Amino acid sequence: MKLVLGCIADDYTGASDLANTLARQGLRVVQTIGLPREGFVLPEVDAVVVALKTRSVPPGEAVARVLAAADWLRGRGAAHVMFKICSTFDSTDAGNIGPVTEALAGACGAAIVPVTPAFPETGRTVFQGHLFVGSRPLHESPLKDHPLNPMRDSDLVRVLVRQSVGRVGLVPLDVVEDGAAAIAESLLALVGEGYRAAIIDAVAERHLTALGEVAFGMKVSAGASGLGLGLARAAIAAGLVVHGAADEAWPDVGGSAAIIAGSCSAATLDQIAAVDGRIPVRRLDVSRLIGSDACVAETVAWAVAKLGDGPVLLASSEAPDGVAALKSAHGEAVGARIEGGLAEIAAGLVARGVRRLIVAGGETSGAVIDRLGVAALRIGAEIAPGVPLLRGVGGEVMLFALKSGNFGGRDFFTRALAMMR
Ligand SMILES: Nc1ncnc2c1ncn2[C@@H]1O[C@H](COP(=O)(O)OP(=O)(O)O)[C@@H](O)[C@H]1O
Ligand SMILES: O=C(O)[C@@H](O)C(=O)COP(=O)(O)O
Repeated sequence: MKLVLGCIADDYTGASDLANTLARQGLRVVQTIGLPREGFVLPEVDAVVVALKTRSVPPGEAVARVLAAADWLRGRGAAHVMFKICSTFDSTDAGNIGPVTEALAGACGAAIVPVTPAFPETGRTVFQGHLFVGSRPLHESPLKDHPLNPMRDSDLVRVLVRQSVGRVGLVPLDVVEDGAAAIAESLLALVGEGYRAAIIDAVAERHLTALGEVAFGMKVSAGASGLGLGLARAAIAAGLVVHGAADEAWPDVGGSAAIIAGSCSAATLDQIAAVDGRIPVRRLDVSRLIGSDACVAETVAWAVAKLGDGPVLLASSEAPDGVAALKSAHGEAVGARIEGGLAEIAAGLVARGVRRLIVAGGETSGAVIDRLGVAALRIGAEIAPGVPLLRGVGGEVMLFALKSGNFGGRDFFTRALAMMR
């Protein structure tokens, strides 16, 4: 089996978001958790999305892990490697979008890398290189207060320049509007002028379809699910995906259901508020969670006592003021310590019979899925744009929903629970 498309995602929710987009277009796809271990049998698929937890690690570590994944994918026939980044360009001046993109270009022999976080279905659009989240520029959106990577500059060329060694150009919307040939010509001209990456404007799916046509013929691209949509359409147009991928019918897994929220994003805070009072909700004392094992045990015991009556929600999530206070009391590394605590709680719940688990937050999902030892995820029906139902491969038979902090409507948790049987 030769892969039509090889993808590497910088976090686990981002990976399932992309896998969902590819599957909705008709590709057979599996999401692996890191590089598959020895003995992992790759199912018959068109695309693999390797989920890494590299968004907030030191750049050198991110580069090494992404290059190993690219090598693995190219070894299975993937002629194009897409690096899946966040639709809100989550990164810092240290990286990791710039360093990873440049390293991938070097390893794969790409003259230039098109980069776009546009994902119009979820309100992410790029115009004149500036990213909008709904109607607001990125730096005025809730992402300005992200606990790990506050996004305070909407000019993506400027943002990527700060993370890159090579020059970063722009393919503006008027060129993209003219279609694939115009985009290709513009990229070629940028290569001639010494540019090594280019932000691509896109405000509608047709722009991403045109970009996909061009990018699919290149070695490397970087972007969010909108780019994935374009690449999938290009693969289909090239006649490389000849079957129709149907949603798999999964048998019920039963067991108890729980929600763990570590995202402090505005959408998640609202989604928690929407179920508070309707299901048992425990807002964790985060200082205790990171300071004592007792908090994990107490939280699991509290949940287990209630799970017989229905799902419960456990959250470390707080509004920006609370996050800022915690960071000033415990330092920048507090996020990783909270993730560790939430992952222990998840393991405790699974040991006590939870088989349907919703996790809100990309880094949080990474910590939980790693702790549970899940090897890969199959992609099921779409719960909300960017969030599919997932079934674990390896470990306990379980259903998951890994929700990007900012994705999903106010009723996300209720919708997800209704679909997870
Ligand atoms: N109360 C809190 N204060 C500070 N940081 C928190 C708090 N609760 C969770 N975090 C951390 O914030 C980060 C949220 O990131 P993530 O899980 O990726 O969510 P999102 O998908 O919204 O980006 C994680 O590192 C998490 O541990
Ligand atoms: O592209 C997106 O917005 C998502 O797929 C994603 O990567 C979001 O990251 P988190 O909000 O950290 O889950």
